Amino acid sequence: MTKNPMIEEAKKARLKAYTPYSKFKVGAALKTVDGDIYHGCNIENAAYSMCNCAERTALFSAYAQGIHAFESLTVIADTDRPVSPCGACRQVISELCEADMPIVLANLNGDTFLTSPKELLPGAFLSDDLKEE
Ligand SMILES: O=c1ccn([C@H]2C[C@H](O)[C@@H](CO)O2)c(=O)[nH]1
Ligand SMILES: [Zn+2]
Repeated sequence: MTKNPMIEEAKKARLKAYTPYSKFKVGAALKTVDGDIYHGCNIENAAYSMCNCAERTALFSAYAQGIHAFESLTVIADTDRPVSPCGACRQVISELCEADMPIVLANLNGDTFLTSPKELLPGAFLSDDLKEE
């Protein structure tokens, strides 16, 4: 079977994870509208609450290069079901990606699940909610 190139990119990103504490490696591959790919991996810290997930690393890496328009996000980990992004990432994804953008969740067994920001966090708190009357 032919390999999905974005899943292969997410696997490569996963190998860069810095996870001395959890030993749980996650990779993300974020495709821009221009076809470029930004890798993200989880980066942990001895101060555990400072750990950054793969999904946010990918989005923040792209933002740090001034890139704001994305086509898809693919996330992979060694999980039984396709990896499930945490609540913090769902919030950040909802703000930085179009509501309908394809998000592919995957695991190393070859299982995948296609979703989107609006499905991952229905009713997300967004910038419009901050507007005064
Ligand atoms: O979707 C997920 C879920 C978890 N993690 C990371 C955070 C932490 O480093 C480790 C264990 O929760 O996995 C991610 O990067 N993405
Ligand atoms: Zn997360």
